[in-house]
Amino acid sequence: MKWIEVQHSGPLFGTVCIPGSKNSSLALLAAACLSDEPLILKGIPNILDFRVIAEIADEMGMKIERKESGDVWIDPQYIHTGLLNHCKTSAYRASYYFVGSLLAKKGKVSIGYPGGDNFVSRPIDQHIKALKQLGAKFTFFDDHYVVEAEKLVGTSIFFDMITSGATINAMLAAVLAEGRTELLNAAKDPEVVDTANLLNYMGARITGAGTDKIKIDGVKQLGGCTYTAIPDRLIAGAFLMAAGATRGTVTIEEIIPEHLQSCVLKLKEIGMSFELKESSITAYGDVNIKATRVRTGMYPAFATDLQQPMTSLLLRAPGRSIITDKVYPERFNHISQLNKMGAQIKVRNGSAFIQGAAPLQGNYVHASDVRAGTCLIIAGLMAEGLTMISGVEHIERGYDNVMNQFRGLGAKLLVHDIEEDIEIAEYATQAAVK
Ligand SMILES: CC(=O)N[C@H]1[C@@H](OP(=O)(O)OP(=O)(O)OC[C@H]2O[C@@H](n3ccc(=O)[nH]c3=O)[C@H](O)[C@@H]2O)O[C@H](CO)[C@@H](O)[C@@H]1O
Ligand SMILES: C=C(OP(=O)(O)O)C(=O)O
Repeated sequence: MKWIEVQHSGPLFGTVCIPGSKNSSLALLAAACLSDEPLILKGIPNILDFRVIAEIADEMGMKIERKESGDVWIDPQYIHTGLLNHCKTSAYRASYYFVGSLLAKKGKVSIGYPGGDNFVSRPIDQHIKALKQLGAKFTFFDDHYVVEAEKLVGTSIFFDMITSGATINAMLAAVLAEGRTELLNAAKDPEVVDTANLLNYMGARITGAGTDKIKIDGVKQLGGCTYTAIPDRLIAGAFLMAAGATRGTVTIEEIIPEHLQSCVLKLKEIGMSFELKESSITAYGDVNIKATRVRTGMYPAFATDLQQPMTSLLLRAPGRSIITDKVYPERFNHISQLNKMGAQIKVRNGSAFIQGAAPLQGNYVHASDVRAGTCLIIAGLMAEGLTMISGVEHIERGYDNVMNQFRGLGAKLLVHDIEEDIEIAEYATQAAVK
């Protein structure tokens, strides 16, 4: 079992190169199944979810190899089955993308229910609705579900709410479907656009990605290409917030600034300043931070995946801040952990009410999901004394090399493997779950 030890660190200074997007990569790797030729994906982070996908791919006959350059070479020509290991496909959230892509290719998919971060309720009804409208039939079992389609036929699908996952999944299923599919009330997330771009490079005919109306004209087959995933806007945003939380100056490089617009504008509102260039942003955090109101929403609104590091930053702001998560109203597992460190936050009806400027003291805390991890690292940098964070496996699901990146900015942060010291492990586990 691994633990992260964080010490109060003073201002972070320096530059971080932002890796490829986790959420895009998960969709791109599934999209690759649709090709009849090998392809190369660049910028795929070497995270835990990627390694699980590589195992699933291996079992279905799709070769995935990470080259020394970091590029991922994929050969989907020998996929022999859509019947996937239920346990492995339940180990992360976005395994549902294999339903869209393999249904189009193999006609039948058997797969475990989606895992990933658990925010109480993460339904997939819109995925089911969209795929059914394209011609799929679902059968549900205790630990898995089976989806079958003799033929997928294009149609108009109206999503009841904006969902990036279901928009991407429907797109994956529709690219080889007969005729035209229209996705209405579609998500506009950069990850949707990234997936559409890759599919178009492979020979698909998708227009309108990035708007709420996507048109897909089915093609007979898709081929190989070389494609680079977009940078991770969520990791990028967390580093901007870390600059503010520690009064530091941090430059994030190799990013697409437009993807961070709502984040940067909110951080400006609370007093931070920025220098924006074509592919970098410098955040200046040595300022007084003002309390504010944040409401998360689907892109281009403030991302739900950024509300956790934002909460840590707002601990610095005197007065009362309110963060309302409109996307996942119960996504507040990190709050009890921050309160163990001295934060004064109450959660009520989908909102966190933060009484800022309370002194923070290090403690044993648990990261219950990937973004809670960055939130607690940032809080640990601000707190007096030592913060010990468990749940590192959640952080590893989404971040490749994040500890080194923080260290490169001057953060005092160590990773322990506590297998080596059972006594500390037992004490720390008990302390973290209290
Ligand atoms: C792997 C991945 O890309 N994960 C991201 C993706 O998750 P995920 O794809 O699961 O999230 P969605 O965009 O689909 O969800 C958006 C909203 O729609 C709801 N909904 C979604 C699907 C559905 O069938 N029914 C339904 O009600 C969800 O409960 C949520 O309120 O987008 C989330 C919202 O930006 C991010 O927090 C996750 O990091
Ligand atoms: C919620 C997240 O991931 P997933 O959807 O993979 O659980 C996340 O990346 O913050």
